[in-house]
Amino acid sequence: MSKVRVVVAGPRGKMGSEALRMIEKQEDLELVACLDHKYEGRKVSDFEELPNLDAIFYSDINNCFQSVKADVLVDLTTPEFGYLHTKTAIHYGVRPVVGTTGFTEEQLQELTDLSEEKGVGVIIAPNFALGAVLMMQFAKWAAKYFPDVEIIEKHHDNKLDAPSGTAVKTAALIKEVRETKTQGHPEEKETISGARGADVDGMRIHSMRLPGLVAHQEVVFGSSGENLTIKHDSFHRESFMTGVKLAIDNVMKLDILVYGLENILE
Ligand SMILES: NC(=O)C1=CN([C@@H]2O[C@H](COP(=O)(O)OP(=O)(O)OC[C@H]3O[C@@H](n4cnc5c(N)ncnc54)[C@H](OP(=O)(O)O)[C@@H]3O)[C@@H](O)[C@H]2O)C=CC1
Ligand SMILES: O=C(O)C1=N[C@H](C(=O)O)C[C@H](O)C1
Repeated sequence: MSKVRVVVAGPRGKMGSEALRMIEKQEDLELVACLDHKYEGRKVSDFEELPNLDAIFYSDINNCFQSVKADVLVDLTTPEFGYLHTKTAIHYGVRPVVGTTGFTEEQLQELTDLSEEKGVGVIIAPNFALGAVLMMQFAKWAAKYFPDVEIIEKHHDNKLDAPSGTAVKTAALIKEVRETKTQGHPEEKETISGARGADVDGMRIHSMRLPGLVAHQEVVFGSSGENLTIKHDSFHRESFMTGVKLAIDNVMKLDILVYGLENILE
């Protein structure tokens, strides 16, 4: 059985380092290189906190894909570089599995079109935790019956993007089934700007950032005399790794872009 050759972008990060530990344990995956804007030429094993693997760090993505044969790029970096890496990987025929969040709708559309044009599979998953994927699906189901809904997402304070990719995806899924509705009092006024959170099609997203948090979301539905709360918590980044592995396996069979892990879960 030939192994799937993987490049990880962002290997020293919280998610990237967890992905390296996951890849090290898989018999069918091989880490062939890392993309890091620092430490060009160093090996993964040079870093005490990373697994004992020989893959080399490249800072230039073109140099990386010209030097190393790769099947999949796992991107766990920043919105700016995640987007550039994904585009470049598609051009090289390397299938991106993207966990990086914060892409705009226009960027997602551009990557969807490029993936189709080149026939290169891509998976962009705002959340790889299976519990979070279920939470989003349950929220979509509930929104059919409870159109009044607010999303509260809570993350660690090193997060660059707000709202979280998960909250944006949840709102998009809810929007598919919910009639557009402006919530709250029709004449309500914010006396402090931002008090009611971000507005997506009349529903509100509130973003909390605090040290100690990892990744948490509550979707709260209101109706007369009752509330329904659907809640998910990731307490450790290991929670995302089943989904990363699933995405790597599945992207090898795709020739289009898939946005959201729910589309590959059986
Ligand atoms: N889809 C999912 O399930 C999940 C997605 N995420 C997303 O993944 C991304 C990473 O999150 P997290 O690991 O917490 O963040 P970290 O800040 O811990 O890691 C990001 C890493 O990327 C590195 N980096 C920055 N620019 C580049 C570049 N140009 N090339 C290569 N590496 C680069 C950073 O290096 P340096 O620090 O030196 O700048 C850092 O090591 C975020 O977008 C986050 O929202 C997070 C958790 C789950
Ligand atoms: O930055 C994070 O940590 C996370 N980002 C993703 C998001 O924006 O939804 C997934 C998860 O919530 C953790």
